[in-house]
Amino acid sequence: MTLSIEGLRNALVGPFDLRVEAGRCTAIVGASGSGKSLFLRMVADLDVNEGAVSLAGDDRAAISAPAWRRRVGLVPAQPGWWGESVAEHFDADLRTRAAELADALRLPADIFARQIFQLSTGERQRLGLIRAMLADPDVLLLDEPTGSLDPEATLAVEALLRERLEAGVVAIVVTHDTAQAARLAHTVLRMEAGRLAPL
Ligand SMILES: Nc1ncnc2c1ncn2[C@@H]1O[C@H](COP(=O)(O)OP(=O)(O)OP(=O)(O)O)[C@@H](O)[C@H]1O
Repeated sequence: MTLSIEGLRNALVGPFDLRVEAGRCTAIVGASGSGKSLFLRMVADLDVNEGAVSLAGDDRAAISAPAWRRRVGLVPAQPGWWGESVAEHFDADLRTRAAELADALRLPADIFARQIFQLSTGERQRLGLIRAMLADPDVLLLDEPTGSLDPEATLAVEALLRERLEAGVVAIVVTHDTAQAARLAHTVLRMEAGRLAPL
């Protein structure tokens, strides 16, 4: 399974051309405001865009937006929450798996009994990642997934991502941490003024 991006652009950024094979991670570093988050949102089809994107040969244009987003999971730097409690954001059927992932990511055992407003930024970030992983997407687009985390939790997130890569997931990770990019990624690219270039 390959994620293929050709001529992806909007009025602000691009065009982008990129291929990421199954089990491979591409990291994107670059200055604040250079277009990294916009790029991920365009791949997830959450922002206006032109160009061709396909997954395992399936053209995104032939797939409904909700179906595409089930296969391509975006975890924003600040995940959104629509309810007050943590629990209501997690399907009851998947609670056991969610608890396993929470444990792997060093989250407190009672995290699912809390209210969203009680959570730290790093707890929200990890729960956002768990939400995306529970949907079992073929592609993970992670926007600064460890930006608010301590070193131990950062390594736990990286270990989980490696596990998903071994299972054949495609990953694109935006990070300001060049050491993390070197640890995780098979390819590291730099975003500069809305264009991707080799590091
Ligand atoms: N909907 C929008 N309309 C107009 N400008 C936008 C929009 N979304 C983003 N921008 C601008 O596009 C540029 C790229 O934004 P983006 O969020 O992709 O940056 P980034 O590289 O992810 O930065 P950071 O590292 O700070 O998160 C910024 O100048 C931003 O202000």
